[in-house]
Amino acid sequence: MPAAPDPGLAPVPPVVPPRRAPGTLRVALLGYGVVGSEVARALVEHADDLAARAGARLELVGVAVRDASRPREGVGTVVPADLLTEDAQGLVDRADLVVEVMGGIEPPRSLIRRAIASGASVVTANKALLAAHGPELFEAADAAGVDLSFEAAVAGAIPIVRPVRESLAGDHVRRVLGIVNGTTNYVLDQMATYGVELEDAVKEAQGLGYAEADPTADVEGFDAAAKAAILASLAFHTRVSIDQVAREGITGVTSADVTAAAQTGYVIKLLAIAEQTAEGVSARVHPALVPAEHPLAAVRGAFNAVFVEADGAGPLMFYGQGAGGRPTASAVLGDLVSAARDRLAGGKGAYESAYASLPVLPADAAVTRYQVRLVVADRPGVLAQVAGVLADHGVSIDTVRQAVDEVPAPFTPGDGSAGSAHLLLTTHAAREASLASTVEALRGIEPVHQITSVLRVEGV
Ligand SMILES: NC(=O)c1ccc[n+]([C@@H]2O[C@H](COP(=O)([O-])OP(=O)(O)OC[C@H]3O[C@@H](n4cnc5c(N)ncnc54)[C@H](O)[C@@H]3O)[C@@H](O)[C@H]2O)c1
Ligand SMILES: N[C@@H](CCO)C(=O)O
Ligand code: NA
Repeated sequence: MPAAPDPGLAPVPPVVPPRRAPGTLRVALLGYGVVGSEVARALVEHADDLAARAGARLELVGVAVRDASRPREGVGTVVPADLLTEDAQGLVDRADLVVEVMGGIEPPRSLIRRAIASGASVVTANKALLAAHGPELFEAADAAGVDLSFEAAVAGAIPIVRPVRESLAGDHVRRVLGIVNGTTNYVLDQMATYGVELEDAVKEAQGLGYAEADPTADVEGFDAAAKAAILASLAFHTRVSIDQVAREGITGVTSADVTAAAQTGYVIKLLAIAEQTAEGVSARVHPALVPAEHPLAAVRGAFNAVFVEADGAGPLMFYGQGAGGRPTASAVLGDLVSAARDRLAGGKGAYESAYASLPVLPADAAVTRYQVRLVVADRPGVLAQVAGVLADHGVSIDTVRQAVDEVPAPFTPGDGSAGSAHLLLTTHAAREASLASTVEALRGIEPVHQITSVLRVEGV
C-alpha cells in the first residue's frame, strides 16, 4: 500500500480562482485643467508602475476638453495631441474607467450617469456635484456594481474619505472639524502673518492654482460647505446635502478681527464642522476662533487638516495639501488604481452607507461658544447691564475683558469717542438662536455704542 501523503505537503486546492491575465483598462479623462493635466501626466509618465499596482495597464484613451484646438501645456509632448476631443460622451462610451475633473454640475452629472450606465467605474474630484446630487449617483453606481470614488473631492491629497468610510467604519464618530478650503486658509494666514488685505490674498491664491474657477465658491464658503456635507454624510452614515449646511464665508473677517484674535490667544480659521448630537446631525461652515494651541491653529498657508473625534479612536488629525494640481491628482490616481483593482477582482469596492437617516438640524440649533467684541459707554453699571442682557437670553458669560493699555488697537477699534470702553465677552456654550437674539438685544440698549464682531469659538 502506498504511504499516505504527508498532510503537510498535500496540495491545497486554490481558494481564489487565478486572476485573469493582466490586460488593459481604458481610461477616459474628462477635463484637462489644473488637476486633469497632472492626472494625464502621471498616467503617461508612470504607466509601468501604475500597471504593476493596478494589475492592468491604465491606457489613457482620450481627454475631453471644451476646445481641442487650443494649445495646452503638455499636449503634443507628454500627452499625444490626438487624444484631445470635444466629444465627451463618445469618449465615456469607450472607457472602462472615467475620471471626471471638469468641475460644475452639468455636463459632469450626465456624463457620470452615462459612464455608470455603461458599466464604467468613475473617479471624480467634484465635491459640488456630489454634495448636490450624490445620492442619485451613488445609487446608480450601487445598482450597476461599479465604483464611484471621490477622495480628491474632500481635502485634496489628504486621505480622509477612505479613513472615515473604511478605517472608522467600526467606531462612532462624534465630531469633525476641518480646514478644508486651501484658498481661504491661505488668505486668512496671509492676513494674520503679513497683514495682507483679503482681496489681494485671494488674487495670489488664484495665481497659485488653489482657487475655484469662480473664487466666490471659496471665499463665501460654498466649496467648504460641499465638503462639510460629504464629510457629515460619511462620518454619520446618513445623507446631508449642501443646502442643509449653514454657511458663512470669510468676507466679513477684517484685519482688526485677525489681530484681535492673535492678541487674545486665537487664530481665525474657516472651519467645516459636522457634529452628531442627541437631536441629529449638524453641519456648518463659518470663520471661527481656534485656540492657538489647538492642532488646527498650526495649519498654515493653503494646507488643509481634518480633526476627527471618535469614541474609540479619540482625536485624529489628517493633514496635508488640500488643493493644487499634483496633490489633487495624487488622490485621483489612488482612487483610479483602487477602481482598477476592484474591476479586475470582479466587483466594486467599499460603498457609502446612509442607513442612519438622521435628521439634519437647522442652523440656529447649533451649540457653540462665542466671543463678542463691543464698544460701550464707560460708566458705572454698564457691565451689569450688558451681563443682564445675556442672562435674560440664557447665555452664560465665561470671561469678560475690558480693553486697557496692554491691549491696544485694533482690539480697540471703537468709535474713538471719549468715554467709551471696549469689552470682550466670551460665552459658555449657547444655542446659535439664543446668541443671535442676545446680540440683537445688545444693539438695542443705549450704553452699547457698537458691536465690533461676533465670532464663534471652536476646538475648546
Ligand atoms: N484645483 C484644485 O486644487 C482642486 C482640488 C480638489 C478638487 N478640485 C476639483 O477638481 C475639478 C477640476 O478642477 P480644476 O482646478 O482642474 O479646474 P480647471 O478649470 O483648471 O479645469 C477644468 C477642465 O475641464 C474642462 N471642461 C470644463 N467644462 C467642460 C465641458 N463642458 N466640456 C469639456 N471640457 C470641459 C476645461 O476645459 C478644463 O480643461 C473641480 O471639480 C474642482 O472642484 C480641484
Ligand atoms: N478651491 C479649493 C480647491 C480644493 O478643493 C481650495 O481652495 O481648497
Ligand atoms: Na482627500
